[in-house]
Amino acid sequence: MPLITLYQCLREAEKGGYGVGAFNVNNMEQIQGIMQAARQTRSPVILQASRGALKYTNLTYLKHLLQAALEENPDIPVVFHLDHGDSLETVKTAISLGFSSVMIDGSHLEFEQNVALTRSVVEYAHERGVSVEAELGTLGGIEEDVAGKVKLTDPVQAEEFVRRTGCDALAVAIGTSHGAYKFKAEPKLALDLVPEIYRRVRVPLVMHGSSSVPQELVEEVNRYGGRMAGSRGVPIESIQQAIKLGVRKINVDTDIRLAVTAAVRKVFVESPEKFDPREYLGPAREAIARVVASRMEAFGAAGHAGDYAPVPLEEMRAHYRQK
Ligand SMILES: O=C(CO)COP(=O)(O)O
Ligand SMILES: O=C[C@H](O)COP(=O)(O)O
Ligand SMILES: [Zn+2]
Ligand SMILES: [Zn+2]
Repeated sequence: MPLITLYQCLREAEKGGYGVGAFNVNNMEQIQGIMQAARQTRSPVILQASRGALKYTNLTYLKHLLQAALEENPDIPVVFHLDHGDSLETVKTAISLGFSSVMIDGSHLEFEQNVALTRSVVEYAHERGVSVEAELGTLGGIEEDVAGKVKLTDPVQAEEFVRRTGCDALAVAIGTSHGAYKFKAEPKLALDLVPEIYRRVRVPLVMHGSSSVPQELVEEVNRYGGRMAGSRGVPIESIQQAIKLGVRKINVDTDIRLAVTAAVRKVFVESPEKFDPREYLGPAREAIARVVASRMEAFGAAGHAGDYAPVPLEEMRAHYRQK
């Protein structure tokens, strides 16, 4: 199987009532670890690359590593997705590498500029059968919103945004943020916004900044010489609740970073004589597979890989042309 689009993936997830994890990739071990988890749990999966990832991998390596993931996993439906695209140029680059989905993040622009940028990307991508995720609102904690620093997604504005742009999925700001330090105290999300937004936009919703920052991984990092005091993530139960309310794509990067760092630090401290990279990157890859598999189970995607009859990009292109 098959490369599938985000459109197909999230519609299928909607039918099944589950969420699909979107995991960030930058190198071979990350891609292998995530695909291992997808195989073990029989889950559909979204592999996403940020602009930083495109730069780090110099494009050609990324393109071929992603192709290898498809070739090696014929039974797993996979989406290749651009994470936080900033311009039509970046979108074009990702599509030229074979991505089936792109995010255009105009969330930091004025509403009208966000609509215009997103609309231009939708026109370009849909003409090629490629799906588009857009974003409205800015990530950050509820407290910061009260202080006026972030802007939670406004349901009425979201309705207009989706209608005018024609995007396939919408990333919403409900109190999550990127990284390992999401909340100063107890985690607080504006989950009540989710059903209201979903009812109005009628496209699958996306939750960025959804790492759970497992305390056992943080403790392991710290035990082996790291310094990550005060890190806090989104509780798994909150994500599960969000999935029930209409969130279908859940972005996870930080948890993978933590798994890698804990595993590598452990080998360095426990076996200082080791200097073969395979002896620490191998355990890192295993640690990625573990954390990703547990997310796939928790989001309810496990066991659903076989549900998909892949719709090729040409067919998606025809679908968009009829609209
Ligand atoms: O949203 C993300 C990527 O777009 C990742 O979020 P985390 O930092 O919570 O893993
Ligand atoms: O949203 C951010 C992702 O975690 C990717 O991070 P990055 O831009 O450092 O690659
Ligand atoms: Zn953003
Ligand atoms: Zn993000």
